Amino acid sequence: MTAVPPAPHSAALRPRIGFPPDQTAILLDFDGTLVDIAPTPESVVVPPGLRETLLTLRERCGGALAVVTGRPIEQIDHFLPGVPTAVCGEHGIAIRRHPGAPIERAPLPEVPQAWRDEAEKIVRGWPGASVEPKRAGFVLHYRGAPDAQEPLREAAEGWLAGDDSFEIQAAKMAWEIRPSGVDKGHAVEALLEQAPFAGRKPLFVGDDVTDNDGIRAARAAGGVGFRIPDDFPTAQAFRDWLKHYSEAPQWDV
Ligand SMILES: O=P(O)(O)OC[C@H]1O[C@H](O[C@H]2O[C@H](CO)[C@@H](O)[C@H](O)[C@H]2O)[C@H](O)[C@@H](O)[C@@H]1O
Repeated sequence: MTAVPPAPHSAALRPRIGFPPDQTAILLDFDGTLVDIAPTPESVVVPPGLRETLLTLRERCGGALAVVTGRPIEQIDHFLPGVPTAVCGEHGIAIRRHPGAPIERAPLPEVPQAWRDEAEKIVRGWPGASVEPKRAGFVLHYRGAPDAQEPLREAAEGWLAGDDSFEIQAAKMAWEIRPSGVDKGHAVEALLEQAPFAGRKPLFVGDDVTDNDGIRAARAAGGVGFRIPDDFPTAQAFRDWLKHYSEAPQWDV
């Protein structure tokens, strides 16, 4: 995954994207974008007012509001119940296009149980580190045990040696073991194929290397991709912009 350049609007205090919500498909990352990074995955806090901002946006964009996340879909249901129309989970491995719709899952290999067992065993030796299980892989978190970064990476490289059906994805203070060939760019393309997202200009915003694929896909589809901190200094600055975008008159976007 290579770096993407900042959006051309980033010099402005309030980037203008030039098209209002009723022409936009709004596709947003979760951790580090809609919520601030927290010590553990469970401890993130949904900021006051975010839910209202997103519901206003969903109304204004004809329902074309999605969360595109590395987390399982169920976790977005927990933190933002009833808010996004669509959720793409586990970096696009799972897509639910509408609330209550069946979850579309890419046909992917199962991560070997032996890797999961070994991962649990290794993190027990690093207090503060943890394993986050996912349906199609798992995450080795070391935010609470920074010295575990290299030992965990070496363990993951050992599991994957000679097996190209999985890859190690560097994340924020974490290594993710996930099936090869799935990324947020594919998720963005899949969403844009169907209503209510089809025919709109995509706006994708994220903060992590895994978001670069989503940013590229949005730009390739004639839309805008923003990256925190390149285009907004902080997630809070982005959320302030998003609130403005949700309320602004057509001529002020
Ligand atoms: O695609 P995202 O919505 O940005 O999700 C990416 C990963 O986010 C979570 O981990 C990260 O955020 C945690 C909470 O702030 C933090 O404690 C951790 O260090 C970060 O790596 C989540 O746990 C992962 O499953 C997501 O893939």
